[in-house]
Formats: sequence, structure tokens, C-alpha cells
Amino acid sequence: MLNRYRENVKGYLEAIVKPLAKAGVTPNTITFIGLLISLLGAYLFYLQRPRLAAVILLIGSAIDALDGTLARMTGKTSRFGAFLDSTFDRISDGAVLFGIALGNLADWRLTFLTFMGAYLVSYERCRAELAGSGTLAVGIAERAERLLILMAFSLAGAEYVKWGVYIVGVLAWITVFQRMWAAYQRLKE
Ligand SMILES: CC(C)CCC[C@@H](C)CCC[C@@H](C)CCC[C@@H](C)CCOC[C@@H](COP(=O)(O)O[C@@H]1[C@H](O)[C@H](OP(=O)(O)O)[C@@H](O)[C@H](O)[C@H]1O)OCC[C@H](C)CCC[C@H](C)CCC[C@H](C)CCCC(C)C
Ligand SMILES: Nc1ccn([C@@H]2O[C@H](COP(=O)(O)O)[C@@H](O)[C@H]2O)c(=O)n1
Ligand SMILES: [Mg+2]
Ligand SMILES: [Mg+2]
Repeated sequence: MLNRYRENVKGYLEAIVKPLAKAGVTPNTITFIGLLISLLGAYLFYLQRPRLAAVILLIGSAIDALDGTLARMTGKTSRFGAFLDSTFDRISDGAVLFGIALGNLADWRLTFLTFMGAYLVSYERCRAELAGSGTLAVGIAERAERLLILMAFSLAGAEYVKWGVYIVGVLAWITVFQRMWAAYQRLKE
């Protein structure tokens, strides 16, 4: 859903990456730094510091939107970079939910169901696109939405994190079925 605003923020993202491009920073370096920062956010959830975790996660997630911008701006897009970007997103998504569960900020069983839903959303897109569906960036809880909801509830305090996890879980599972339907529509023989 928020992907539609990509064009609106493109100018801002390009302004941020311009000095990085001049400095010769590679997209994969940005992707790696983004993961490290997101993992720090996950660790802060484990330490039961959800407000700080949310801010760190926002920066880590924002950097996730920067790596592709840098790649396109410098003509350095690569197939491995696309693979790395998506793979690191899964590691980050999983680490954040793991940190929340380990930090007892939400019920681990419900957190696992949210984890399943989030991974399925991303897997469906990958598998359908491989089968020739075309870009399957559909549904109400793509990655940007999941992250923003989790961050918003985390900024409200430790006792609200669980509601963020559970709401993301419900929306992610709705998205699972939205993408299943979209894939059926596009791939049915
Ligand atoms: C360098 C930093 C210090 C700069 C810090 C600046 C920040 C403080 C300001 C943030 C501004 C804004 C850029 C924040 C972004 C929000 C963040 C949640 C965006 C996350 O982007 C994720 C990205 C999707 O990932 P990507 O395409 O790289 O990967 C795909 C994804 O993994 C797919 O998974 P799924 O299918 O969706 O589950 C995989 O399937 C794909 O394979 C994979 O490629 O999305 C980018 C979309 C847009 C760029 C996001 C639009 C942003 C909104 C307009 C943000 C609205 C503003 C917010 C309220 C932020 C508030 C900021 C303020 C400071 C409080
Ligand atoms: N290290 C990277 C990271 C990304 N890309 C390219 O950008 C696309 C993702 O763009 P976002 O704005 O969503 O981050 C990705 O599919 C690649 O085409 C890259 O080449 N190298
Ligand atoms: Mg990215
Ligand atoms: Mg990404």
C-alpha cells in the first residue's frame, strides 16, 4: 500500500543518498548497514527498550528504502543486490519479532503467528513473481505498513508493543489471502 508513495518520497531519498553516491558507497554496503541497524533495534526490543528500538528500527527501515535509491541513481542495480535486499529484510523482520518475544513484550505464540503471516506475505510475492505473475506488491500489510504499525505502538510504550504485534499479525494474514487471490487471478491456467 505505502509503496504507492514511493514516487512522492523519491526526491527526499535521492537527496539523502547523493552524498553517499559521491563518496562511492555501494548499494550492498547500505543494505548491510541497514540490516545491522535493524538488528540493533531487535536487540533493544529484547532489552525491553521499545521506544528506542522503534527509533532505531525506523532509521534501519529508512535505510532499506535508501539502498535501492542509491543503486538506481548510480546505475549499480544488481540481481544479487535485489536478492540481498529482500533476504536481509526477512532476517530483520524475524529478528524484531524474536526480540519482542524474547523480551516478553508479547505472547510468544501469537508473535509466532505474526512471524508466519509476515513471512508468508513476502514468500507468496517471491513465488508468484517467479511463476510469472508480474509484481505482486498487493495487500494491506506489506513490509512498510507492518514496520510502521509496529513502530507506532512501540513508541507508545512497552505495554502497547503486543497490540502492535497482534494487529500486524491480523493484517499480515489478511494480506496472505489477498496475495493468494491475486496470484490465482494472474496465474490460473
Ligand atoms: C539515513 C537515515 C538516518 C534517514 C532517517 C530518515 C527517517 C527518520 C525518516 C523516514 C522517512 C521514510 C523513508 C521512512 C520509511 C518508512 C519505512 C517503514 C519504509 C520501509 O521501506 C520498506 C520498503 C519495502 O522494502 P523493499 O522494497 O526494500 O523490499 C521488499 C520487501 O521486503 C517485500 O516484502 P513484502 O512483500 O512487502 O512483505 C519483498 O516482497 C520484496 O522482495 C522486497 O524487495 O518500502 C519502501 C516503500 C516506500 C519508500 C515507503 C514509503 C514511506 C512512507 C511514505 C513513510 C511515511 C512517513 C512515515 C510516517 C515515517 C515517519 C518519519 C518521521 C521521522 C516520524
Ligand atoms: N543492495 C541493493 C539494494 C537494492 N537494489 C535494487 O533496488 C531494489 C529495491 O529497491 P528499494 O527502493 O525497495 O530498496 C532491488 O530490487 C534492486 O533492484 C540493488 O540493486 N542492490
Ligand atoms: Mg531496500
Ligand atoms: Mg528491502
